[in-house]
Amino acid sequence: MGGKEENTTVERIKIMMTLFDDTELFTTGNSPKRYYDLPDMELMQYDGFVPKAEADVFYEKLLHNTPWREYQMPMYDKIVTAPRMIAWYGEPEEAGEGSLPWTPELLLLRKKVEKETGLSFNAVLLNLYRNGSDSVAWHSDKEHRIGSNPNIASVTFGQTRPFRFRHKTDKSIPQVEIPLHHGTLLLMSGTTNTYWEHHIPKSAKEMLPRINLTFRLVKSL
Ligand SMILES: O=C(O)CCC(=O)C(=O)O
Ligand SMILES: [Fe+2]
Repeated sequence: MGGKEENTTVERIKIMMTLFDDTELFTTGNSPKRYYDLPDMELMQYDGFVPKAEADVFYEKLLHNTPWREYQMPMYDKIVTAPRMIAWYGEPEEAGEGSLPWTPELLLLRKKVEKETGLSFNAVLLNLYRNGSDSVAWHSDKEHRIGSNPNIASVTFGQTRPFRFRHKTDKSIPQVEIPLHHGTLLLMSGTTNTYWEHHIPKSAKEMLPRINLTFRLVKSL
């Protein structure tokens, strides 16, 4: 490739980046925090919420020290094994008898999330996507114990995967795709989970493990 062409490519990338910044269709502001301005949605994304060096440590510890388990879920008229592994932490009175006790790392992360969001959480669901074949189907987080309009704070470590949203009733609203990176915080609040579903698609590309934590406030039954 000649120098001129290379320059052209660099220029094109620069222009694309500028365009991308200027035409952030759904977001406002230049800080690492983005607030999406979409109907029935309150969504805040904070890339680099956990700085890389710290995120690397969380990733390694969570990947290797979590008692990951498979679980069965209903799919149409069958019971199938979910295409990912999970772990559920919280106090048994609130999160149920089967919940695991908080670990120092998870408490540290919970504190950090609570400080950033000004919200309280008492349980966390960990998901492990082992490779591109793991996924989560379209759903909203409407576990009855959370109540309607739950605040859910999601933190991601490892492989970046696209997180998609679609409006449940107004199909004229385009789907939204947000890449969730190593260390990104995504806060879903207001009516987000009442009106929108979310989903992590499978990918044919080779992918490293991804860990996602969703901090939740559950109430005892
Ligand atoms: O992996 C994610 O980013 C989301 C997981 C999720 O939607 C859930 O656990 O309810
Ligand atoms: Fe979810």
